[in-house]
Amino acid sequence: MYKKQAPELNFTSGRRYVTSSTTGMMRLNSKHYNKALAFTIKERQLLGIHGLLPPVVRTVEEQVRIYYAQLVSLGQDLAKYLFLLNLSECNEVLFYKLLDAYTEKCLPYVYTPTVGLACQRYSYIQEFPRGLYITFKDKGHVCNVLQNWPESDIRVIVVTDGGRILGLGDLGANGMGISVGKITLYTAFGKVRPHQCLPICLDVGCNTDSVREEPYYMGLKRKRPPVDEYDEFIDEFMQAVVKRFGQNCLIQFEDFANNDAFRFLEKYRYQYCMFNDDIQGTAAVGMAGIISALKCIGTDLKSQRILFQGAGEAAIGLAQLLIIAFEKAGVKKDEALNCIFMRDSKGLIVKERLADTLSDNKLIFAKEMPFIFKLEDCIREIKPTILVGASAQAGSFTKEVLRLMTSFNDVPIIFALSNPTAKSECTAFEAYTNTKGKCLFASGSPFPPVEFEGHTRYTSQANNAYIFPGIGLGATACCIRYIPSEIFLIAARTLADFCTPEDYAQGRLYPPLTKLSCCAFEIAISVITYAHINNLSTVLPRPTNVRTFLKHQIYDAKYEPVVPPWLNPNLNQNEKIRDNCID
Ligand SMILES: NC(=O)C1=CN([C@@H]2O[C@H](COP(=O)(O)OP(=O)(O)OC[C@H]3O[C@@H](n4cnc5c(N)ncnc54)[C@H](OP(=O)(O)O)[C@@H]3O)[C@@H](O)[C@H]2O)C=CC1
Ligand SMILES: CC(=O)C(=O)O
Ligand SMILES: [Mg+2]
Repeated sequence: MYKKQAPELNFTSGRRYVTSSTTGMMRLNSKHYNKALAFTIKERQLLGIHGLLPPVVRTVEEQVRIYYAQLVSLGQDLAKYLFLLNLSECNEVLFYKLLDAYTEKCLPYVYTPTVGLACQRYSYIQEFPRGLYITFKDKGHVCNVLQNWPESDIRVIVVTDGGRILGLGDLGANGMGISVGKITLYTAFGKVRPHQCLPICLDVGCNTDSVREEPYYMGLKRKRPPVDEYDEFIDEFMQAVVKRFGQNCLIQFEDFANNDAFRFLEKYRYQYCMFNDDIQGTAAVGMAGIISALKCIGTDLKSQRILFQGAGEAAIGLAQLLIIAFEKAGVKKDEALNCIFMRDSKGLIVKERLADTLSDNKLIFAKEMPFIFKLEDCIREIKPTILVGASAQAGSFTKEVLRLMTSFNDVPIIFALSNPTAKSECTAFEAYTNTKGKCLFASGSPFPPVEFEGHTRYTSQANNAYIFPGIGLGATACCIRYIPSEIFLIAARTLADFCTPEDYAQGRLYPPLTKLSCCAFEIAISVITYAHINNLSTVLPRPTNVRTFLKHQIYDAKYEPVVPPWLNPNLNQNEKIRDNCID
């Protein structure tokens, strides 16, 4: 007999298991419980689904291999994205097992660069409830919308308002794709349990006319509200999250437009358990790359001059973290500031430009020197040792730029952080060929290895995906009160420590993507340890062994056996009798 109520969720030591009151059809149709061909014959009989599946019983490993073969047989990137999205909707365990087994192959389809394309088409993609849309029309009732989310034990929220999706600009409600992508990584690598993660899109309108006026656009067909009204809405959202999910629920701000991103970070950073991934997560991954590069060359931070192409969230975030790192290395703030140069869309940031009304974030980096517009001229004048691109201006690291960097550096350090691939300041091939293979290069989106003069150079992906899953896991595990900037420096060092001499020899500045989960785990350990030392953890009593404590909290993607009701110790006697009759 087919019972109509939703499957029961039970927790033993934090683990979700299947109760007998979940009928066979419901299990087949539920992404949490579906095992598809991995249901044993006994389980199929017990659940009343025997005959609904072909007789073969597969192991999860076989399923993973088969799904991977299907994935690679698909032609287009977007088809691969949809295939994986569909799998995540049908069979969660298999989806995460596949990601685990083929991380490097799958990541470009669930994340950058394909997630950018998916966001651009999201109005055609969104079918299942895969996250929560809270619109500006819900102002005054945000808490009610949050109540509609069927899970109550939410530990991590990734929220975007679609204001600046990767380097693709304002995509409005289509930005949901980025929250979904980041949340996927939280479970895949941070091992935060899937039902504890919630992607949110705050749809307050869209200022890109072509997106908003598109006939099938799924969001509100209005422009973004004035700042004061928007701020009231975000205040209400933050308070509603705490009311619904508690003050330890981590809120990751993702891909907000520049001014909003900085304003909300300043406003909430010590008030809520939150961080901004584009400012702080990117800072940490950039910092880790710089630490690695300096180790490779055998030099130190004090002797570097860093030039940023772009002075937005990513660039300013990294520049601010660099100041902290310089200070820790014994360099005074004023001297540290002299080592960091920024160039935005109007040229080099110099004091002369004060009439431009430079934002406070830019102002502190403004130099007492003549204004220079062209990037090439900035490089000639400044002679940077490190060049960081975070401008979403594809091709701005021209042949000339790269050759100039090589003309006065034995080993130029070049980071092209912009996403997706089509926005990268240069490709890996361009970086290596135009620096005679001398540069240390990392990019925000993946590039294939480059053959240069008989050597294979593996490009590292300098992406905040190395950082945020670990920060989130650590912060939620110890119920941190707030997340100070120093944590991002610690995360950067932890990540850099993962690199081996073999990685460096291959030109990698980060560990291979296959180590993303290990990196997240170790970053989480550093976060928890820091939180304990600095009295920011609210988990009491303090765990005596942080590793064991954390291991018990993480998600293990595996099929749970179906327990017959009469053997299920977690059901009371009446439930056992009732379930026994019904099943
Ligand atoms: N690898 C990673 O992990 C991450 C990568 N990114 C990527 O970095 C890029 C920028 O993101 P974000 O910093 O958040 O965006 P912002 O909009 O905050 O900043 C963009 C910056 O680029 C500057 N800019 C635009 N055109 C030029 C130009 N021609 N020359 C020099 N500077 C220019 C802008 O100048 P102005 O201030 O004058 O407008 C602005 O300072 C995106 O592509 C994003 O995907 C972001 C986060 C993480
Ligand atoms: C990676 C990322 O967060 C971005 O490009 O915005
Ligand atoms: Mg981002």
